[in-house]
Amino acid sequence: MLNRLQNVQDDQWVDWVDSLADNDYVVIDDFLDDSLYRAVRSFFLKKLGHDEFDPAGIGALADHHLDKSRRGDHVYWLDSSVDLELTDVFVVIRELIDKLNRYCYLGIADFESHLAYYPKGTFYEKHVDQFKGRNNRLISMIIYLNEGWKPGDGGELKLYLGNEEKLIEPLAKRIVLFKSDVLPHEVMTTHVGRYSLTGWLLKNPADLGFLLG
Ligand SMILES: O=C(O)CCC(=O)C(=O)O
Ligand SMILES: [Fe+2]
Repeated sequence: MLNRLQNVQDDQWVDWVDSLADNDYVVIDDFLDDSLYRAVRSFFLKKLGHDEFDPAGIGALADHHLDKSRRGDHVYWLDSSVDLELTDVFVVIRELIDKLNRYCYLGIADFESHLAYYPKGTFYEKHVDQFKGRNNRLISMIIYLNEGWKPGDGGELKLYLGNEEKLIEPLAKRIVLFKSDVLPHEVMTTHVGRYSLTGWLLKNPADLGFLLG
């Protein structure tokens, strides 16, 4: 198989997993190699061009509603049996899951994912990724697709780590993983269109995540 994770040594995985366990998050640069990155980005732009994104919602089940004052992104839910152009990306996500299960004993069973587009001027206010009454999400993962991002473009991910706040730049090919249940975070206002693939690694098989936001 043709992805760069194949060349990652066990020591490196142990470092990443330790960092996730100890700090509640880890940032890995160049997680996607160039060809995978190009594939995801062009798929993204095609779906956006065909108007296949919907405004994202807030909350689970009956609580699900749209609220542009809280989050302004548009999403396209991915389905590995439909979005075959992204098969190599799903393979990489499954490899990541295998490693986390092996080195972190996390017991991840499945994942759900979507593409997210934040138009210029939008944000996602501070929140945690587990909804009340639904705790299937173990780890949140975001892969950024923002070519040429530079300071001043905005759209950083802000993590609230106890008394400290950490700003993460949404750089192309970078992945951020964090514990879904403990880490409040927000997306700062973006001053350019902002592109990402967001996923949640799940304790139990995926169910209706696409309905739940
Ligand atoms: O795109 C990001 O950096 C974070 C997105 C997020 O928090 C979410 O979709 O729940
Ligand atoms: Fe989130």
